[in-house]
Amino acid sequence: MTHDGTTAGAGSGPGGTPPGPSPVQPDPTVDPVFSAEDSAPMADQSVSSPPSTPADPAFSGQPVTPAATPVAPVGAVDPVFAEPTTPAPTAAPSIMDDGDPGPGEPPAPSDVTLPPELAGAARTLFGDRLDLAAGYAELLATEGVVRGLIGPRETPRIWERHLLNCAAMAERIPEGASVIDVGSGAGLPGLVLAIARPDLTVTLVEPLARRTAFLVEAVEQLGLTRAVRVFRGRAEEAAAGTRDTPPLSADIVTARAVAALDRLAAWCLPLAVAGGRLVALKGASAAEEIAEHGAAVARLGGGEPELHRCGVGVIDPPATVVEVVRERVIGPARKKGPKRSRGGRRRGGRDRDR
Ligand SMILES: C[S@@+](CC[C@H](N)C(=O)[O-])C[C@H]1O[C@@H](n2cnc3c(N)ncnc32)[C@H](O)[C@@H]1O
Repeated sequence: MTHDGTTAGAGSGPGGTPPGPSPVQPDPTVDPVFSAEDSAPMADQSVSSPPSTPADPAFSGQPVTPAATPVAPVGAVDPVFAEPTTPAPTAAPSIMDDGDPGPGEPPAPSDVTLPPELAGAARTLFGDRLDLAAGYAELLATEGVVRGLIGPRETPRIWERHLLNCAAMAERIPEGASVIDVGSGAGLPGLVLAIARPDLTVTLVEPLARRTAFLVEAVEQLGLTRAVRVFRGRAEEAAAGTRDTPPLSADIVTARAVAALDRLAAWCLPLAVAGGRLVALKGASAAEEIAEHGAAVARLGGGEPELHRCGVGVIDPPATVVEVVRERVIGPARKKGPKRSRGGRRRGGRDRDR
């Protein structure tokens, strides 16, 4: 397996509208999926509780071979990476500290049926995991809406704008790769990739408590606890490691609708193993982003950003992905100070004149 870290970031930057195969053009001023909460301060970014297991080979910073070291169950084993399962937001004020709008309504019947015209694409992309994808779509359309993670108007197009274009990214990810999905939100694209590709081990990195609570429950309900875990915190914290967890890294780092390419590279490249790749799902502005941020990406140790179309002949339009290889490992920037001689004296200073 090659070690490449791909970050898939779709959308036009922070809070941008995720791109998708829908012929319906998104409103450029609104992010219909993640609205009010995205502008909330990230008061809950820290890792929530200490680990119950001291060492976790799946998170040692080394590439993971899924068959040999299945990822531990989320929530049950390592609370550092997953919040305790909470049945409903109303019962757990501790997960509502990120601007939760208030008690949710009970899940209503959803309008998330796979449209017949997309059935072929869905079968191609999800194969025999199509039922699992349908289960996730249902969760998004019910609990996701109730908890304010998904706009209600988004439910009829969950398949075309979200599940299918995220699943299309899978073709850029090598067999058996470890994946870190930065800024997963409600699980896009990380959870979709884990559904479409049972060979992957996926870590969902998300700082907001209400979202990680949803992610943990979704992972449990979908039976993905061996392949997926949730890290509550920012990408920078995941890369640096916390008091309780070693630095995380993976072959591929994905992202969608998280940030513009320069900031995305700063957050995501440190999470990729050397030679790994950031795979970011991007929108129509992908080429301009590459032109604008290519130099910044290089300064961060990234190679030349490459643009790829995914799902050609399967979804229309295909998904646009920007990839950056982590070519060089760049350390933290050092502060410039006055030059000193080996003896610790300032060059050209008073001592020299004596
Ligand atoms: C617009 S949402 C996109 C969510 C999801 N990727 C999608 O496409 O639907 C951006 C997400 O990135 C998360 N985020 C912002 N800054 C982050 C950082 N430094 N590290 C990790 N996640 C971050 C936010 O909490 C939010 O959930």
